[in-house]
Amino acid sequence: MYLTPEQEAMLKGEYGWSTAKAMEIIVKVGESLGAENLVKIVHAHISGVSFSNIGEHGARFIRDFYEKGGRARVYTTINPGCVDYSGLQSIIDNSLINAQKDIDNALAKMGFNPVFTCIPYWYRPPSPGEHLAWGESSAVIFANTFYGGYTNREGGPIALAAAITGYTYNAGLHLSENRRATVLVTTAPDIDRQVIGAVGLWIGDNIREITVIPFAKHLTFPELKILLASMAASGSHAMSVVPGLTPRGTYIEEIEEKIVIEKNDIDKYIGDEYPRGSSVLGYVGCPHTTLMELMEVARLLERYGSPRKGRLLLTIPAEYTERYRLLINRLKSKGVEIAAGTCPVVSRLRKKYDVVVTNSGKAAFYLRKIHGLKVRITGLREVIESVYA
Ligand SMILES: C[C@@](O)(CCOP(=O)(O)O)CC(=O)O
Repeated sequence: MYLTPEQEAMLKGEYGWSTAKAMEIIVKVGESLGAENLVKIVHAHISGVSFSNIGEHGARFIRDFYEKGGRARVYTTINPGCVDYSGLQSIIDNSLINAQKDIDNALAKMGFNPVFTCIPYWYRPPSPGEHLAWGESSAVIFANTFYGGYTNREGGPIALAAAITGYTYNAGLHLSENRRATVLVTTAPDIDRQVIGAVGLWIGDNIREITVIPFAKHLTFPELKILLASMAASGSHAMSVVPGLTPRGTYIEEIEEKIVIEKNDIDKYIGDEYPRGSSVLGYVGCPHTTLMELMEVARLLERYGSPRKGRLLLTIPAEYTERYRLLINRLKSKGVEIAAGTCPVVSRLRKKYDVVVTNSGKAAFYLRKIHGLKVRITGLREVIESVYA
């Protein structure tokens, strides 16, 4: 692999142990993928930071990089951890708080931005053609598809190494010729946008290639977020093309196959109806809610009093609790549980509910798989109704 004199110096240890180790990781992975050189990145997003996922070995790996001098060379954001720092909720189990704090302190001291969110594009929207090194599959697919950023779907250690060196290997979706969409996917007219998360799970499960999804042009920003995150959760998708949305010049469209998704294809992803009288955990915020979604939830809640059949959980970026305090208080006054900087995919729940009702295909995928919960996918309004009406 060709390395510039600066990259060679990093590898030789002239910038310290952490930079050398980080460079070694990137070069080794790059070589195994046939990369001919490295590419400069403008934004790293570090996943693999939740103690409940990475455990003590993972935490040690991160602390080592910090203690031996690793510092951010580019703008870097951090994915959610497994605890809620807001103190505004009783759903997420905070018993791992000290272990998570150790990780978060090391990350913050390395100069990474402690947003603790899976929507890093909310903090720095990528420009078309910019190279990034992002972990967190939902963010990766959103960056490539909506913003035309260039990022592979990185694991936590590579994103960390890229943050410390400012480079990643030049392969995969960093190369224009690999950004080739070949499968055109359409949806039958009777499929409701409320279950767009289930559509995403079907695509992830059944298609390997990069897709063109014209129907996604009619979705709202939150719905697109949910669709793409679901595709990336049940499959290995890192990019899709939405004609009219995906920036031109960031992809090649060469359709080789056409697929129509029928209504009955997605039934099993939506989940079963649940009996009346079930205790319900309504969940919104996978990927994390943006300000507009919070406002929409507050608006939908106006006609209701307190929760009647369970609880409603919202998960938001860490700093929202301070920044949007009045709005958060309004939601709290309706009995909404709000967790900041975390989510049920990377944490543990305190209590078991009969069913989780959510608009998120990704949350449904992981809550079924990791927590063995019964989950039903539906629209935002219906999630709220399932708890409050
Ligand atoms: C499921 C997922 O969102 C969990 C994130 O956890 P972690 O940041 O990898 O610990 C990872 C992903 O989808 O890339």
